[in-house]
Amino acid sequence: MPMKAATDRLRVAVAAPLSEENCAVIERLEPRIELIRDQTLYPPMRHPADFSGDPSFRRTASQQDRYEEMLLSADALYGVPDLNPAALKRVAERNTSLRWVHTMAAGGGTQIKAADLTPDQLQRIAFTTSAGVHGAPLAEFAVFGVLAGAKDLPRLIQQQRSHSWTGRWVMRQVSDLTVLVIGLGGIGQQVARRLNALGASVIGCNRSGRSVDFVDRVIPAANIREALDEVDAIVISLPETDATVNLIGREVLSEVKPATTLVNVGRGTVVDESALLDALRSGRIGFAALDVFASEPLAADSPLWDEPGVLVSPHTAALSSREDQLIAELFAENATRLLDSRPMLNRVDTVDFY
Ligand SMILES: NC(=O)C1=CN([C@@H]2O[C@H](COP(=O)(O)OP(=O)(O)OC[C@H]3O[C@@H](n4cnc5c(N)ncnc54)[C@H](O)[C@@H]3O)[C@@H](O)[C@H]2O)C=CC1
Ligand SMILES: O=C(O)C(=O)COP(=O)(O)O
Repeated sequence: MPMKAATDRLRVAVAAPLSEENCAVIERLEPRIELIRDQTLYPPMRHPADFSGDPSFRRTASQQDRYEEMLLSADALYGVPDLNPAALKRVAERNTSLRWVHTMAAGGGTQIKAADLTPDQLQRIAFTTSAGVHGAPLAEFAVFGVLAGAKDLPRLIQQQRSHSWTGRWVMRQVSDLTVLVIGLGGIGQQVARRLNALGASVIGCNRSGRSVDFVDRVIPAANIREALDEVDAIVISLPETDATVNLIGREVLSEVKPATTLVNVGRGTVVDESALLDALRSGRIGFAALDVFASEPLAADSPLWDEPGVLVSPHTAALSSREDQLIAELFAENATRLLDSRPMLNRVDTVDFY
């Protein structure tokens, strides 16, 4: 996609909640940005990185007019308006100067896809995501999942609940394990680094096949099944694309070694949940730590809630007190790149929408 020529200024409308402190971070890092915002127009954040904000918040009609005017006057948007693809589509149609939208989500490609923009709009506007900023917290959660599987956390909890002091047994050590990390981006690379520090062997998957630090062997996703007899745990840190949906399906899950641990911190749709339940019940999967689900919130009647080998985390493992600032810094870096006509980071490709 062609880059616009270098310009002096970039008028950015803040479309998503952003504290004044982090507005100042952006303005300090890239003074050529004119950052327009009105703090009365955003839903109050309930916690860091709460980009949907308090659901009870409603704009008055005049506030809504002001919000839309602000978005229509900008060259770039900080965030997808109200995290709503239809609102993004309206702005893209009406604001013909718009040339960049940055999503708060790392997996923001699906939000862009859902906006159903025209080829012209997709050509004119650069879309970038916050991929990478969640690496550290999600890598910790992934390591926690691998450790909990190795130590059989469900068995410990169940025995403790029933006051049952059984005979001793040998717990697995992470240093003896081989872990397959599927998706070696911002998250997966940090997972690999931490697992390597614990002495595990790491096999990894990315799209390019390029080697990655702390990963002993990189294989293409198409070859996952050939590695399964070596693998004691699988960590998924993949986006949702046509190529990844149900990648971990019945075939893969029926060929894993008995008692394999599964951790998913990427997107829930990558795992076939019904096949996962069967694999848990047959003992192929011994423990699954899931931060993401095919449909969220997880339905109250989903069998995953009550499955003894499953740990449900409500898409919360990525949140950290630093997330908002990291996104602000990433945004400023990308603004500098746009203004200097250099390639931007985390550009969404508008074919795969990743
Ligand atoms: N649980 C949560 O709250 C969060 C979930 N996520 C999800 O995790 C995904 C990954 O996040 P990051 O690591 O920051 O993104 P990233 O873009 O840095 O990394 C994604 C990795 O997946 C690989 N990949 C993509 N398609 C593939 C395919 N078909 N086969 C093999 N590898 C493939 C890429 O090569 C890359 O290594 C996001 O797209 C998002 O959907 C991200 C942040 C928070
Ligand atoms: O960034 C993503 O893709 C996530 O899944 C996490 O979203 P959030 O931390 O709510 O922006």
